[in-house]
Amino acid sequence: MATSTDSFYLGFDFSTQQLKVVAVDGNLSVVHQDSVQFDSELPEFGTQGGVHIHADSLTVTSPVLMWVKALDLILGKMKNAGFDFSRVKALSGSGQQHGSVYWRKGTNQVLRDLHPGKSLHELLKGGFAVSDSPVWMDSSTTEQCQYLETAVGGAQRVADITGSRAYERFTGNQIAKIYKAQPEKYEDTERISLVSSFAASLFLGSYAAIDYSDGSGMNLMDIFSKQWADSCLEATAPHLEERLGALVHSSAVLGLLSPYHVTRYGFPEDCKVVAFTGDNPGSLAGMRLQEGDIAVSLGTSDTVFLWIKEPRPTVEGHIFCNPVDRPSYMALICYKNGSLTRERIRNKCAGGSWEVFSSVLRTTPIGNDGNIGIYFDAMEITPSAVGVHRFDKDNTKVAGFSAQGEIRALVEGQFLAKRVHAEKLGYKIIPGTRVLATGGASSNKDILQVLSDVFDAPVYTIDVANSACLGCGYRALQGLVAESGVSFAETVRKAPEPQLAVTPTPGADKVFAPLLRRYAELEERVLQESKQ
Ligand SMILES: Nc1ncnc2c1ncn2[C@@H]1O[C@H](COP(=O)(O)OP(=O)(O)O)[C@@H](O)[C@H]1O
Ligand SMILES: O=C(CO)[C@@H](O)[C@H](O)COP(=O)(O)O
Repeated sequence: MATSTDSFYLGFDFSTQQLKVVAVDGNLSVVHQDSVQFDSELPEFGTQGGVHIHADSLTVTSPVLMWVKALDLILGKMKNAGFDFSRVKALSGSGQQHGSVYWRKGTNQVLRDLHPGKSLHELLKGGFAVSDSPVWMDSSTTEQCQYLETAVGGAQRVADITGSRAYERFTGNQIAKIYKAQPEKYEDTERISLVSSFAASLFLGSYAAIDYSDGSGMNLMDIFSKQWADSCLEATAPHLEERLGALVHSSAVLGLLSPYHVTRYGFPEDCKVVAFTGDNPGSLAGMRLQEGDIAVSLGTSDTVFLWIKEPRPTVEGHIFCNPVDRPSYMALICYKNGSLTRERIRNKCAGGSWEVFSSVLRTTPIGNDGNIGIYFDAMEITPSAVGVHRFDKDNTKVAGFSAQGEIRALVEGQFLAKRVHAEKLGYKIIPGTRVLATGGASSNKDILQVLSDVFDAPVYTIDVANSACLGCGYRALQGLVAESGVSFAETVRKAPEPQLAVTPTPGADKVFAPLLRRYAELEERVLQESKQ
């Protein structure tokens, strides 16, 4: 009889800058990891940070065929590394949230007939009505957002239904823009997927359903009834429901893996595909977030998210359905100026070296002598403002800081913002609060130290930097047992616990208490000035 260590479960993550995979065995130990960086390993698509920023600086897209080719590449890498696909019992995955894929009419049949002798990239070359998929960094749909809010009865009403007021990057508003600007492409579209359900379709060999959790990031789904919201569909585009398909819960088994992958890579015929979800919901699963914890993801975007039981949508932040516990929800705040802004300041002030950047954080004073910086290189999501704004200890605007002061101002400012916004949504830091950090920058202990000092709470990390992949490996296993009533918590009981990374520096709370108040006031000032 097969032992649990004989079985593997795969979790994929189609994020902004790369495609990653983690394989876990039945004891939830990581047995394989791989990745494909879009910019460096697929240079023919000419992306920077995985995306194309258009001339208006608001439109941001990624070539859909780049994601397809990345899947060919990563599966090829695993095969070359001798990964034993025959032991995979189930797979799942995640995608950057909100991005949309437009399958051309007739492509479902192409997916059903995939020839294992050819790459997916070759087979699906003609499969998309829109070749450049809008992604979460796009902020070009203000007009569509205003239309949706007016049609449905205001920003709060849209939030009451969908969990968020109308946001530019949310999929419905992106679909509305495509319908208006390129009606012939909308007409030629048979199915619209999220990045997550698009990726699931490549494994399933037919269009995969959108799950409740990632579906919550579209401004189209009623997060309480978990159905498409008619008023939002009607305000977005005609005949939309048939293009979106039915929704499923996030641990649903979608079906068997396509025979294409069985023949080409040697997966077993009974390997199951479990619904894919958003990368932040995937991270919630991978970090084994518990009620009371606060998660901070430091990827391309920065996000803060919480597990909640009683959702109260407001016009700030988002409420998504919880990916691992059907009656629960998650609250999320997203920042566009995350890792890419840290990289810009690293290049400008630390000669491009994370080591130098880190040593500055170790040697500069906590609280930065009262200097505060707000760095919105691109139009920020929370709050909706742009530009770099620096203030001295008397709240006077200044033109610049020293290179060292700039690095500390950036990192402190980013974390002050997160705590201010989380508290505004009602989150309280109490004794026992754990901050769980993930994403690329969570490998940097000096950045985590600032996080711990600003939040006045211990910061924990997990071994695998990509918690979304890991979480989807766990969710693949969970999908197999969910129908027999086994909870996610029970499924991951044996998985390693997050490890303590740093604790607050004594006295930091006293330094940051007045800075938190000042940050909130200064951010409001920046927001008011940007509206003038
Ligand atoms: N040592 C480090 N210190 C700070 N940031 C880092 C470090 N190593 C990597 N990063 C950041 O991690 C980012 C990628 O994070 P990741 O979570 O993998 O992104 P995504 O999943 O959005 O593609 C890079 O853009 C880089 O800025
Ligand atoms: O827009 C959001 C969440 O609402 C982003 O967090 C995207 O989901 C992109 O994620 P990363 O690639 O930065 O992890």
